Amino acid sequence: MSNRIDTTFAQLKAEGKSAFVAYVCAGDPDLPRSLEIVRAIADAGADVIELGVPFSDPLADGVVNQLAADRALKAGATLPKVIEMIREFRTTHETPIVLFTYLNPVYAYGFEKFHADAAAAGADGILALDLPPDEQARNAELTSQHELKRITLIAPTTPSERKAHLAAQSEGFIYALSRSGVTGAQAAPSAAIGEIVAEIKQATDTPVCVGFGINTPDQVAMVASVSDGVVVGSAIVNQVAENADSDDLVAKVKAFVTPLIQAAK
Ligand SMILES: O=P(O)(O)OC[C@@H](O)[C@@H](O)c1c[nH]c2ccccc12
Repeated sequence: MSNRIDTTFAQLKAEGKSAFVAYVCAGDPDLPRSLEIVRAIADAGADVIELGVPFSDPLADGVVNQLAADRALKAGATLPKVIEMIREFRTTHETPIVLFTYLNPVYAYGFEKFHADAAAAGADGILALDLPPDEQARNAELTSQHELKRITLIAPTTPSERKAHLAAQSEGFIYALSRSGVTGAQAAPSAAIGEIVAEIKQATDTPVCVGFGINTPDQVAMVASVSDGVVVGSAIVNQVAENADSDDLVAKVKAFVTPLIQAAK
């Protein structure tokens, strides 16, 4: 069976378009509305959904994503419920899902069971954010056994040799960070992004998406012009935060992402 991530990127490539990858925290502001938000973002035309598993100590996340994880945890989100949310999403949508997670909730759930259940529910890829090197082989075994793509994160501070090694082993797409630091909008994307992408592309044919600090349609268009896809997280999550008490939450998030998605095309 072909993987939804590969199919999506092949199609975009044939059309000469870049992907729009939307990050949201699963269960924010609560599980039912989070599912509706993900469906609305998919309906707006997002190519890939990055679904974050909320965790109490999200060390790579800036304040916007930290607060989202807090809201989700307070509203009762757990990894089993996030997996259930994916299963429900799959009854209506085919948009690829990458499950983004810190390892702690995965260990608590069971490493092997996590891969099996995530795949069975309809996840297409996994990004395990803090996977230590000695667990990588086991993770790779499990992802290939369950036909999940292992998404690779490459930072600008990753040494060139290691970049090439990671790129050569990558699956689905590579997530290139536009800068070091944590998620969120501290600074506009730098002009060096084109060079970062070009360097990675020397080592692989796997599509390269760029994220961190991309917030506006202009920034999306700029990054899309030098990459295969653009990831936006905090800007969308911030809309969830600002409208969490509104009856129009889902519509507001959809209206916010629509021009961002169009800018990637
Ligand atoms: O929030 P930003 O700056 O738009 O960047 C995307 C980011 O939020 C999302 O991809 C993400 C959420 N948590 C992460 C942890 C590490 C790397 C990336 C992420």
